[in-house]
Amino acid sequence: MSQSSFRILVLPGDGVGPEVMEQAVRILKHVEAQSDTHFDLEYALAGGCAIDAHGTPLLDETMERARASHAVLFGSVGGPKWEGLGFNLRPEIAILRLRKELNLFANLRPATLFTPLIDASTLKPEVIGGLDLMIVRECAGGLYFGEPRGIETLRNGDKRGFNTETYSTQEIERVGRVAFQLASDRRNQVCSVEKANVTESGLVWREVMSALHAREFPDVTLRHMYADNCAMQLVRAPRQFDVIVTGNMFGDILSDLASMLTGSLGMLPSATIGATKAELFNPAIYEPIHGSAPDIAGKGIANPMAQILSVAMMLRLSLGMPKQAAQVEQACIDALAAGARTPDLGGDFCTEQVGNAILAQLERLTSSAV
Ligand SMILES: NC(=O)C1=CN([C@@H]2O[C@H](COP(=O)(O)OP(=O)(O)OC[C@H]3O[C@@H](n4cnc5c(N)ncnc54)[C@H](O)[C@@H]3O)[C@@H](O)[C@H]2O)C=CC1
Ligand SMILES: CC(C)CC(=O)C(=O)O
Ligand SMILES: [Mg+2]
Repeated sequence: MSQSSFRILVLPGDGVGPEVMEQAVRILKHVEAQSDTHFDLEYALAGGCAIDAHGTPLLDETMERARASHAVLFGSVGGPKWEGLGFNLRPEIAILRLRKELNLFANLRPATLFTPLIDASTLKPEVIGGLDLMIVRECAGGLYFGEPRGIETLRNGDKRGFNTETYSTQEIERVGRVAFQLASDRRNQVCSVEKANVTESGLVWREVMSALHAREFPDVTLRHMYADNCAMQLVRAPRQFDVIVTGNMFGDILSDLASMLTGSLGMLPSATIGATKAELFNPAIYEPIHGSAPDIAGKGIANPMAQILSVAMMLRLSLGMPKQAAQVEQACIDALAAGARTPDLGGDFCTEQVGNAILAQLERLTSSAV
């Protein structure tokens, strides 16, 4: 049997990014050692560290390397050191550009409560037990990209900052299809979230989702919800949701909120894809939903689970290794059950110790599987 080889671009980024990435790469190397697969890991700078080294958050050369990869494993970028730079010199441009130029428009953010963390959730066990929802966040358009945008100085000297939320039929349909197709393999329910009561972009979003549903996915249940109500419902009764599909900013905010239902922001991985079929969305980006966490960076206490679970999503969605993906996820659950928790989950493990615990569980699982 010939050995498969996958080219993976690793972009650890800033702050806690490199700390959690180190643990994720250990897990990836274990998977490689246990399978007939070679991972060709290439590293590059992205974000603030790239600004420091090259004067730009993402070199064109790095963009080219991303295009030539099977998948991009991304950490996180940004931090106070780079605040106040010009608009195109913000570290965050690195991830925005990667998503946009790789034509990746759907950011899948699964909020799954692992049973050992039932006490770590902000909600009561009877409300949260068994939570398994998927947020599909449109990530190539909306308020983060819409034109016109800018800052202008008014005649009286005041400043005015402005952004635009635009969504076209095509942009809504392509992310809507991802959501409906995901729901078909889950509990068959999509909740589409916008503010159609106050924004035109929300109104179009609602109309297009309804038409897409009627035309292509009549067997999936669709309901519409305003974003403010959705935030409340996520805290009141989160298990009512299967797949939530929403625009760029609402998806960003609602997924950070949903992460706390699972115990911590450090628990939520994500996959940023451009279609539902693996062969169509390579190269996709796999990244935790959290940022560079400047308040804890350098302390060695960041939770590496979201980054490691992003590796599991990469194995499943881009590399065709669902068995190994499930083993990595199970190893995380088993490590949590054995008490491996960083401070965000109420524990006293450091990042590396959590990595050790997951690796030990993975070794146990993979040796018993042969
Ligand atoms: N994809 C990316 O690269 C993202 C980058 N950012 C950037 O990150 C920087 C910091 O942004 P914040 O608003 O502070 O958001 P953040 O997500 O970095 O942190 C928010 C809070 O969660 C905690 N936290 C985050 N990840 C954690 C982990 N793995 N383990 C334990 N605790 C964790 C932090 O310590 C902090 O208290 C900013 O420059 C922001 O633009 C923010 C979100 C996504
Ligand atoms: C560009 C990022 C900083 C936006 C964000 O918060 C995210 O993608 O989760
Ligand atoms: Mg965010």
